[in-house]
Amino acid sequence: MKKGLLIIISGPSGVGKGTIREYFMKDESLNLTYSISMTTRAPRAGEVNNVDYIFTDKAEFERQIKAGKLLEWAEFVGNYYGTPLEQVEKLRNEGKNVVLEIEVQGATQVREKCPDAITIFIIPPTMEELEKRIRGRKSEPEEVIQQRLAKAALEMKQISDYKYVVCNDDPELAADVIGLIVKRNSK
Ligand SMILES: Nc1ncnc2c1ncn2[C@@H]1O[C@H](COP(=O)(O)OP(=O)(O)OP(=O)(O)O)[C@@H](O)[C@H]1O
Ligand SMILES: Nc1nc2c(ncn2[C@@H]2O[C@H](COP(=O)(O)O)[C@@H](O)[C@H]2O)c(=O)[nH]1
Repeated sequence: MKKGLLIIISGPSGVGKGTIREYFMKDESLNLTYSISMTTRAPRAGEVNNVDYIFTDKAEFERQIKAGKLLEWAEFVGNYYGTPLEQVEKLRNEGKNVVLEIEVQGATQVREKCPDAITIFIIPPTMEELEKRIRGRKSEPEEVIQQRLAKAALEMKQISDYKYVVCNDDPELAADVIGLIVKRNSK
């Protein structure tokens, strides 16, 4: 069986990666599966353990790092985020195309370990619109919003590390473009 693709969706916090994902994951012809990340961040209202994230504590996360169980990991605005390696390998070996939705430090690590990964960077129409989206989500206090915005400006500088850049103005259109990228790379 042909091994599934590894698809990295990255871009600044609040750009709409999760929103776009909800659209393109519905297209069964793309044969996609989402890699659930592990994080030490507290769940937001409505987030479910083992669905949105595997929520854990710092000690357990550090054990996972030490045991080599993460494909990549990063510290982002005071919390750890990482991709469990075993699940990604298992799914790819079953022929599924695996989607990672991760920030830029993690994407760099995956690119080094898996040079054939498909890398897609999502950008906002403007930085003002990005700020509007982060604020509109109402999920973080002002201090964290400021940290995420500062981080976003740095993350945008890494745009040229990615093979594909997709602007999220209309999320359905952005999802269609990602679907096309997956189809082209599945041939
Ligand atoms: N094209 C769009 N136009 C307007 N609002 C959008 C668009 N895409 C997403 N949003 C809104 O922006 C906010 C952030 O979106 P979302 O949570 O999907 O971003 P994200 O990139 O996954 O964030 P994070 O990386 O922090 O998890 C949400 O409130 C979402 O509804
Ligand atoms: N390097 C990784 N980054 C990840 C992972 N899972 C999510 N993320 C990214 O972290 C930021 C913040 O996420 P939030 O849910 O707190 O808003 C965002 O850019 C995510 O895409 C991961 O496994 N590794």
